[in-house]
Amino acid sequence: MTHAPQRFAFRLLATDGMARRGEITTPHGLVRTPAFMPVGTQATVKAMYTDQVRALGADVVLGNTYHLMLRPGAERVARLGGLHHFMQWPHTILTDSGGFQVMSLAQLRKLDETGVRFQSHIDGQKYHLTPERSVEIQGLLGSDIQMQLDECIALPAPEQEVQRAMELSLRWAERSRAKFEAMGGVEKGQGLYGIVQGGDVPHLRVRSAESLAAMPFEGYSVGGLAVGEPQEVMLRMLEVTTPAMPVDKPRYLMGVGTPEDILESVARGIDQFDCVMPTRAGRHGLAFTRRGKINLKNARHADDPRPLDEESECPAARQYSRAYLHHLVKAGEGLAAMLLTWNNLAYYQQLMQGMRESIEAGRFQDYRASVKEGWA
Ligand SMILES: COC(=O)c1ccc(CCNc2nc3cc4nc(N)[nH]c(=O)c4cc3[nH]2)cc1
Repeated sequence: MTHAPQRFAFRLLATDGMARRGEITTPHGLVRTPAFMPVGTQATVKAMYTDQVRALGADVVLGNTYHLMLRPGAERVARLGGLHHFMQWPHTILTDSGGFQVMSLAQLRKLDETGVRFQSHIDGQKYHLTPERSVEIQGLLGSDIQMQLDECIALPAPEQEVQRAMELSLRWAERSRAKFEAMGGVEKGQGLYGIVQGGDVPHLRVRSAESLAAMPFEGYSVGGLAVGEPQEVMLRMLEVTTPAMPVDKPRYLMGVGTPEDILESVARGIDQFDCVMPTRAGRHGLAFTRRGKINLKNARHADDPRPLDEESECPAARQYSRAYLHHLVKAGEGLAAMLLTWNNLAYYQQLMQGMRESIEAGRFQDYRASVKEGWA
């Protein structure tokens, strides 16, 4: 009998108010929570080497079913040894299921009870993504933490629209779970997360969370947010949703967010985050620092010899002058994206490490206040 891999597990190590310090065990290692997951959509965290991403303290990166099914193809990645080997990232990988990306990227998409039909934004090829096919793709990729296929609608939306999409997502949750178990995901130690929907309608959020809690998911995502709603609406939805979610399972807020969003969401009981913000903003000349954001495109940096943050451990923040970074950005040099992405991911991981330590010490509110003071 081959040695049975350890089952997926979540341990709650400490709490401080609604803030939680935990750790997730997956087939590729430990994930320290609260965790920020750098986005690696097309099997790469753009402008970064995987060793660099790891050195910053990231335990998990995010991949996208939608992009990888179109190119290079899930079966091809499986033939080549799976996504961990393909991209040389031997730690935990979480994959999104494709629902959100199809609605924001694909052409000619038609959604019905079976799933979503669409044409590739790359070559126009036709696809039919179902809850079962999405789980199959994530299994072919070798994803450690998989997402159900769901329908995420933009806000604001009429309540009956929100209800329809939420109820469809619940039916797709059942089908995703059945496929995941049929593929032996549980025995492999992988996890499948149900995704809470319900828009900005409190009673629909609670119904979605309670219905999913009755199904045996390894974790639960809060979806349908960071889709154009004001920050206070997002935070209000967390206040009604996390209390209705299982306390002993990870909670993942999808697509969030800015450093402030993350602080405020940890304070409302969220454990996992992903966002393109630090990487995409870095490629557009924006640097996140302890003193707030700096737009290196701005001419005021042209003669500034100071580094971004002389106290940072990250060489990109400590070794290079703002004048040099401004020059690279203006010149369109590739090194600009590399250094600013490196700085931004370092800042995000330092923020997460600070939150983890402060929750362990029962000082989360002090930490939250001190971080926000720095931005002022
Ligand atoms: C520079 O920064 C940026 O360009 C930028 C762009 C988009 C977002 C928001 C991303 N928001 C978001 N991602 C999401 C991904 C999701 N996946 C599934 N399966 N279901 C969801 O319900 C869902 C909701 C999301 N909301 C944040 C930042």
